[in-house]
Amino acid sequence: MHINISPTKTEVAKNFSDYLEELIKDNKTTHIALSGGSTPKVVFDYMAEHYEEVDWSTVHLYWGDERCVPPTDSESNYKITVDHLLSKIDIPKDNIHRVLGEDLPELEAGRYGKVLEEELPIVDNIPQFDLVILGMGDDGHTASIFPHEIGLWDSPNNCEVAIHPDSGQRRITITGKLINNAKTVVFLVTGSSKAEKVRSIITKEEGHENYPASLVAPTSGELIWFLDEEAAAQIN
Ligand SMILES: O=C1O[C@H](COP(=O)(O)O)[C@@H](O)[C@H](O)[C@H]1O
Repeated sequence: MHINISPTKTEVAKNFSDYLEELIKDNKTTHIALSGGSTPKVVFDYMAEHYEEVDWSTVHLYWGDERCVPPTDSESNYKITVDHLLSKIDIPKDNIHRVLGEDLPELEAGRYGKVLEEELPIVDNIPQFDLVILGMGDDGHTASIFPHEIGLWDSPNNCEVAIHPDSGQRRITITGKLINNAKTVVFLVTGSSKAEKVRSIITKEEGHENYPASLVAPTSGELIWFLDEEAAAQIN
Protein backbone atom coordinates (compact mmCIF):
# COMPACT_ATOMS: atom_id res chain seq x y z
CA MET A 1 0.00 0.00 0.00
CA HIS A 2 1.23 3.50 -0.85
CA ILE A 3 0.00 6.65 0.85
CA ASN A 4 0.40 9.94 -0.98
CA ILE A 5 -0.40 12.98 1.19
CA SER A 6 -0.77 16.45 -0.34
CA PRO A 7 -1.29 19.74 1.51
CA THR A 8 -4.57 20.61 -0.23
CA LYS A 9 -7.36 19.10 -2.32
CA THR A 10 -6.04 20.91 -5.41
CA GLU A 11 -2.64 19.33 -4.89
CA VAL A 12 -4.27 15.92 -4.51
CA ALA A 13 -5.87 16.61 -7.89
CA LYS A 14 -2.50 17.57 -9.38
CA ASN A 15 -0.63 14.56 -7.96
CA PHE A 16 -3.31 12.11 -8.99
CA SER A 17 -3.57 13.69 -12.47
CA ASP A 18 0.19 13.33 -12.92
CA TYR A 19 -0.12 9.68 -11.94
CA LEU A 20 -2.98 9.16 -14.40
CA GLU A 21 -1.14 10.88 -17.23
CA GLU A 22 1.79 8.49 -16.77
CA LEU A 23 -0.58 5.52 -16.76
CA ILE A 24 -2.30 6.41 -20.03
CA LYS A 25 0.57 7.91 -22.00
CA ASP A 26 1.95 4.65 -23.41
CA ASN A 27 -1.05 4.37 -25.77
CA LYS A 28 -2.11 0.93 -24.60
CA THR A 29 -5.83 0.45 -24.09
CA THR A 30 -6.55 1.45 -20.49
CA HIS A 31 -9.79 0.56 -18.72
CA ILE A 32 -10.64 2.90 -15.85
CA ALA A 33 -13.57 2.80 -13.41
CA LEU A 34 -14.51 6.27 -12.16
CA SER A 35 -16.25 7.22 -8.94
CA GLY A 36 -18.62 9.99 -7.97
CA GLY A 37 -18.19 12.20 -4.94
CA SER A 38 -16.58 15.50 -4.08
CA THR A 39 -12.89 14.82 -4.76
CA PRO A 40 -13.18 13.47 -8.33
CA LYS A 41 -14.94 16.72 -9.32
CA VAL A 42 -11.82 18.68 -8.38
CA VAL A 43 -9.63 16.12 -10.17
CA PHE A 44 -11.78 16.30 -13.33
CA ASP A 45 -11.63 20.12 -13.31
CA TYR A 46 -7.88 20.01 -12.88
CA MET A 47 -7.39 17.51 -15.69
CA ALA A 48 -9.69 19.36 -18.08
CA GLU A 49 -7.72 22.55 -17.48
CA HIS A 50 -4.15 21.24 -17.42
CA TYR A 51 -4.08 18.12 -19.58
CA GLU A 52 -5.47 19.34 -22.89
CA GLU A 53 -2.83 17.41 -24.83
CA VAL A 54 -3.49 14.00 -23.30
CA ASP A 55 -4.41 11.41 -25.91
CA TRP A 56 -7.68 9.96 -24.60
CA SER A 57 -8.29 7.74 -27.64
CA THR A 58 -7.04 4.58 -25.90
CA VAL A 59 -8.77 5.27 -22.58
CA HIS A 60 -12.04 3.50 -21.82
CA LEU A 61 -14.13 4.89 -18.98
CA TYR A 62 -16.60 3.02 -16.79
CA TRP A 63 -18.27 3.80 -13.46
CA GLY A 64 -17.71 1.90 -10.24
CA ASP A 65 -21.07 3.08 -9.01
CA GLU A 66 -24.03 5.04 -10.28
CA ARG A 67 -27.17 6.45 -8.78
CA CYS A 68 -30.42 5.13 -10.30
CA VAL A 69 -31.41 8.44 -11.87
CA PRO A 70 -31.44 9.74 -15.47
CA PRO A 71 -28.08 10.90 -16.92
CA THR A 72 -29.27 14.53 -16.82
CA ASP A 73 -30.03 14.44 -13.07
CA SER A 74 -27.65 16.43 -10.86
CA GLU A 75 -27.24 13.28 -8.70
CA SER A 76 -25.86 11.28 -11.64
CA ASN A 77 -22.18 10.36 -11.37
CA TYR A 78 -22.10 10.26 -15.18
CA LYS A 79 -23.44 13.84 -15.39
CA ILE A 80 -20.79 15.07 -12.95
CA THR A 81 -18.12 13.52 -15.19
CA VAL A 82 -19.65 15.02 -18.33
CA ASP A 83 -19.89 18.49 -16.78
CA HIS A 84 -16.42 18.51 -15.26
CA LEU A 85 -14.39 16.45 -17.76
CA LEU A 86 -15.99 14.73 -20.73
CA SER A 87 -17.49 17.89 -22.25
CA LYS A 88 -14.00 19.44 -22.24
CA ILE A 89 -11.80 16.68 -23.65
CA ASP A 90 -11.56 14.81 -26.91
CA ILE A 91 -12.52 11.21 -26.17
CA PRO A 92 -14.34 8.89 -28.60
CA LYS A 93 -17.98 8.31 -27.61
CA ASP A 94 -17.47 4.55 -27.96
CA ASN A 95 -14.92 4.67 -25.14
CA ILE A 96 -17.52 5.82 -22.63
CA HIS A 97 -19.37 2.97 -20.98
CA ARG A 98 -21.92 4.49 -18.65
CA VAL A 99 -24.29 2.73 -16.26
CA LEU A 100 -27.86 3.34 -17.44
CA GLY A 101 -29.14 4.81 -14.19
CA GLU A 102 -32.52 5.49 -15.78
CA ASP A 103 -33.22 1.79 -16.45
CA LEU A 104 -34.68 -0.84 -14.14
CA PRO A 105 -31.91 -1.31 -11.50
CA GLU A 106 -31.90 -5.13 -11.34
CA LEU A 107 -31.82 -5.44 -15.14
CA GLU A 108 -29.17 -2.77 -15.47
CA ALA A 109 -26.93 -4.39 -12.84
CA GLY A 110 -27.02 -7.58 -14.94
CA ARG A 111 -26.53 -5.75 -18.24
CA TYR A 112 -23.59 -3.68 -16.97
CA GLY A 113 -21.98 -6.77 -15.47
CA LYS A 114 -22.08 -8.32 -18.97
CA VAL A 115 -20.65 -5.16 -20.56
CA LEU A 116 -17.70 -5.44 -18.19
CA GLU A 117 -17.22 -9.10 -19.16
CA GLU A 118 -17.25 -8.20 -22.85
CA GLU A 119 -15.03 -5.12 -22.70
CA LEU A 120 -12.40 -5.95 -20.09
CA PRO A 121 -9.72 -8.61 -20.15
CA ILE A 122 -10.73 -11.60 -18.01
CA VAL A 123 -8.11 -12.51 -15.42
CA ASP A 124 -8.78 -15.35 -12.96
CA ASN A 125 -12.32 -15.52 -14.39
CA ILE A 126 -13.02 -11.92 -13.34
CA PRO A 127 -13.02 -8.78 -15.52
CA GLN A 128 -9.90 -6.74 -14.82
CA PHE A 129 -9.74 -2.94 -14.72
CA ASP A 130 -6.37 -1.28 -15.14
CA LEU A 131 -7.47 1.28 -12.59
CA VAL A 132 -10.40 1.57 -10.20
CA ILE A 133 -10.81 5.03 -8.70
CA LEU A 134 -12.72 5.04 -5.42
CA GLY A 135 -13.91 7.60 -2.93
CA MET A 136 -14.80 6.90 0.68
CA GLY A 137 -17.89 8.30 2.38
CA ASP A 138 -17.86 9.64 5.95
CA ASP A 139 -19.47 6.35 7.00
CA GLY A 140 -16.69 4.25 5.42
CA HIS A 141 -18.66 3.27 2.32
CA THR A 142 -16.92 2.89 -0.99
CA ALA A 143 -18.34 2.64 -4.51
CA SER A 144 -21.99 2.20 -3.38
CA ILE A 145 -21.35 -0.52 -0.84
CA PHE A 146 -22.51 0.88 2.49
CA PRO A 147 -21.85 -0.55 5.98
CA HIS A 148 -25.47 -1.78 6.34
CA GLU A 149 -25.10 -3.85 3.15
CA ILE A 150 -21.46 -4.86 3.53
CA GLY A 151 -22.39 -8.39 2.38
CA LEU A 152 -22.70 -7.03 -1.20
CA TRP A 153 -18.91 -6.86 -1.22
CA ASP A 154 -18.71 -10.68 -1.48
CA SER A 155 -21.38 -11.03 -4.15
CA PRO A 156 -20.57 -13.54 -6.91
CA ASN A 157 -22.00 -11.00 -9.39
CA ASN A 158 -20.02 -8.24 -11.06
CA CYS A 159 -22.61 -5.63 -10.16
CA GLU A 160 -25.34 -5.32 -7.53
CA VAL A 161 -28.19 -2.98 -6.67
CA ALA A 162 -27.52 -1.11 -3.43
CA ILE A 163 -29.66 1.21 -1.32
CA HIS A 164 -28.44 4.42 0.28
CA PRO A 165 -29.03 4.07 4.05
CA ASP A 166 -30.53 7.55 4.56
CA SER A 167 -32.22 8.57 1.32
CA GLY A 168 -33.25 5.10 0.18
CA GLN A 169 -31.88 6.02 -3.26
CA ARG A 170 -31.04 2.95 -5.31
CA ARG A 171 -27.57 2.62 -6.71
CA ILE A 172 -25.71 0.23 -8.99
CA THR A 173 -22.28 -0.75 -7.77
CA ILE A 174 -19.46 -3.00 -8.82
CA THR A 175 -18.64 -5.60 -6.18
CA GLY A 176 -15.54 -6.56 -4.20
CA LYS A 177 -14.30 -9.22 -6.60
CA LEU A 178 -13.94 -6.68 -9.41
CA ILE A 179 -12.40 -4.03 -7.19
CA ASN A 180 -9.82 -6.41 -5.76
CA ASN A 181 -9.02 -7.88 -9.19
CA ALA A 182 -7.92 -4.49 -10.56
CA LYS A 183 -4.30 -3.86 -11.48
CA THR A 184 -4.43 -0.71 -9.38
CA VAL A 185 -6.99 0.73 -6.98
CA VAL A 186 -6.75 4.38 -6.00
CA PHE A 187 -8.62 6.05 -3.15
CA LEU A 188 -9.15 9.79 -3.54
CA VAL A 189 -10.11 11.04 -0.09
CA THR A 190 -10.05 14.61 1.19
CA GLY A 191 -11.43 16.63 4.08
CA SER A 192 -11.44 16.41 7.87
CA SER A 193 -14.74 14.50 7.98
CA LYS A 194 -12.86 11.46 6.60
CA ALA A 195 -9.92 11.56 9.03
CA GLU A 196 -11.29 9.14 11.62
CA LYS A 197 -12.22 6.42 9.12
CA VAL A 198 -8.93 6.87 7.23
CA ARG A 199 -7.06 6.30 10.51
CA SER A 200 -9.18 3.32 11.49
CA ILE A 201 -8.76 1.62 8.09
CA ILE A 202 -5.10 2.37 7.45
CA THR A 203 -3.97 1.47 10.96
CA LYS A 204 -6.36 -1.51 11.06
CA GLU A 205 -8.03 -0.54 14.32
CA GLU A 206 -10.51 -2.87 15.96
CA GLY A 207 -13.79 -2.72 14.03
CA HIS A 208 -12.21 -1.39 10.82
CA GLU A 209 -13.49 -4.42 8.92
CA ASN A 210 -17.05 -3.09 9.36
CA TYR A 211 -16.28 -0.37 6.84
CA PRO A 212 -16.55 -1.48 3.20
CA ALA A 213 -13.53 0.68 2.31
CA SER A 214 -11.38 -1.50 4.56
CA LEU A 215 -12.11 -4.52 2.33
CA VAL A 216 -10.19 -2.98 -0.56
CA ALA A 217 -7.07 -5.11 -0.90
CA PRO A 218 -6.11 -5.85 -4.52
CA THR A 219 -5.21 -9.56 -4.87
CA SER A 220 -2.12 -8.97 -6.95
CA GLY A 221 -2.48 -5.28 -7.79
CA GLU A 222 -1.49 -2.09 -6.09
CA LEU A 223 -3.44 0.10 -3.63
CA ILE A 224 -2.70 3.82 -3.46
CA TRP A 225 -4.33 6.36 -1.14
CA PHE A 226 -4.25 9.97 -2.35
CA LEU A 227 -5.11 12.05 0.72
CA ASP A 228 -5.02 15.70 1.66
CA GLU A 229 -3.56 16.71 5.01
CA GLU A 230 -7.01 17.04 6.57
CA ALA A 231 -7.98 13.47 5.73
CA ALA A 232 -4.55 12.20 6.80
CA ALA A 233 -4.45 14.26 10.01
CA GLN A 234 -4.89 11.29 12.34
CA ILE A 235 -2.38 8.90 10.78
CA ASN A 236 0.69 11.08 11.14
O1 LIG B 1 -22.09 8.45 -2.94
C1 LIG B 1 -20.94 8.44 -3.26
O2 LIG B 1 -20.00 8.77 -2.33
C2 LIG B 1 -18.69 8.25 -2.37
C3 LIG B 1 -17.83 9.19 -1.53
O3 LIG B 1 -18.06 10.53 -1.96
P1 LIG B 1 -17.49 11.80 -1.20
O4 LIG B 1 -18.28 12.97 -1.75
O5 LIG B 1 -17.72 11.61 0.26
O6 LIG B 1 -16.04 11.91 -1.58
C4 LIG B 1 -18.22 8.09 -3.79
O7 LIG B 1 -17.02 7.37 -3.80
C5 LIG B 1 -19.27 7.35 -4.63
O8 LIG B 1 -18.82 7.16 -5.96
C6 LIG B 1 -20.51 8.18 -4.65
O9 LIG B 1 -21.52 7.61 -5.45
